[in-house]
Amino acid sequence: MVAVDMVMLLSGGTVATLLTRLYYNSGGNSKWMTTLTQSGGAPLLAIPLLLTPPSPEDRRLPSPATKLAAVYAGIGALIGLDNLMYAYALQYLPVSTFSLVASSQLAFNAVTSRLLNAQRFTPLIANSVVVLTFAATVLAVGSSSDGSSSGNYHYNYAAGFVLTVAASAAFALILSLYELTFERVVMAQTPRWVLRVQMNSNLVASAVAVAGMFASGEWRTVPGEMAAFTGGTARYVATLAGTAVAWQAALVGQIRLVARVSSLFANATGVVQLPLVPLFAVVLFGDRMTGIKVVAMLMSAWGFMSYAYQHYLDGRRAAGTAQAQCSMCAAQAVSDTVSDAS
Ligand SMILES: Nc1nc2[nH]cnc2c(=O)[nH]1
Repeated sequence: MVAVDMVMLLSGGTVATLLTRLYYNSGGNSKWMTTLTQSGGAPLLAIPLLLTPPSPEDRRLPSPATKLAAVYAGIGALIGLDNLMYAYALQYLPVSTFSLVASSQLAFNAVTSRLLNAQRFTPLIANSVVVLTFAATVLAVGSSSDGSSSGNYHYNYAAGFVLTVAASAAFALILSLYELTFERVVMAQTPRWVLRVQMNSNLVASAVAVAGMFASGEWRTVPGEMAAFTGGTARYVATLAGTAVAWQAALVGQIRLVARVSSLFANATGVVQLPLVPLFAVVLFGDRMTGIKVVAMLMSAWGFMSYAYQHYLDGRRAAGTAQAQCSMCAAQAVSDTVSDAS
């Protein structure tokens, strides 16, 4: 199941980022629209929620409704802010530089999961954080001159850098807060609770995006943008709808990984996506393939396998402990039966 979540996160996130780039490349320019696509697919989560049979843990309300509502509102507002910064960052920086700076979210997550989630650091996990960060760095340094995403766009490096760092810190905090929510507020990690928490927090984030679109007056530019979009209105709608669906698929995978494993693991999987995006851009947008990109991908696979191996070791240790406890219980039960009978 963890493998399924990882595939959803990597494929959904890659498709969403490529579609966002297609939106900007085809004449799209609305930052609030890009912000909205990151959370706007949330109502679709009602479908898997209705189709997933409830377990006993799903029927109880683990905390007062007001506390749950406050958690959704807090995390949702933070997601809305992160999505806006992410939207600006994706437009202000070339993909390669963006990848470099965005990989810092794993380092931020190392801090937030230590402070908020009591994450244990082993040599394999430390190796994974360092290698994954380097993989994105290599990619960024190596492909900064390949013109991957330039077009005729004027980058805004200073603002792009600050916004990417801020978004990376915010995203690390969001994942750690999700983990804390499952442990302390919801006190369950069932598929339905994961969907509920994701849907409600993303609905709040969508409200932030819609409010921003109206407050900024950007909504007035949408009809013109739609008419001028390369390929016309139908392609405009399909691009944005596809982006919204892909983001939610990625987030289902990512938040399930937070619930099942940890926020740091979910973030490490997400960071593997950074070198994947340029690879697909080679096929889809005709970007150049370079040796550096291959090295970055191999490093990213290595960093990730290091983390996955630690996860495997932890799983084996947990199974061993459970088995030892079972044998002790069984021995105790036999001895109780014998002493009762005598
Ligand atoms: N900052 C940030 N925001 C996101 N929203 C969805 N994925 C991400 C991510 O990896 N980083």
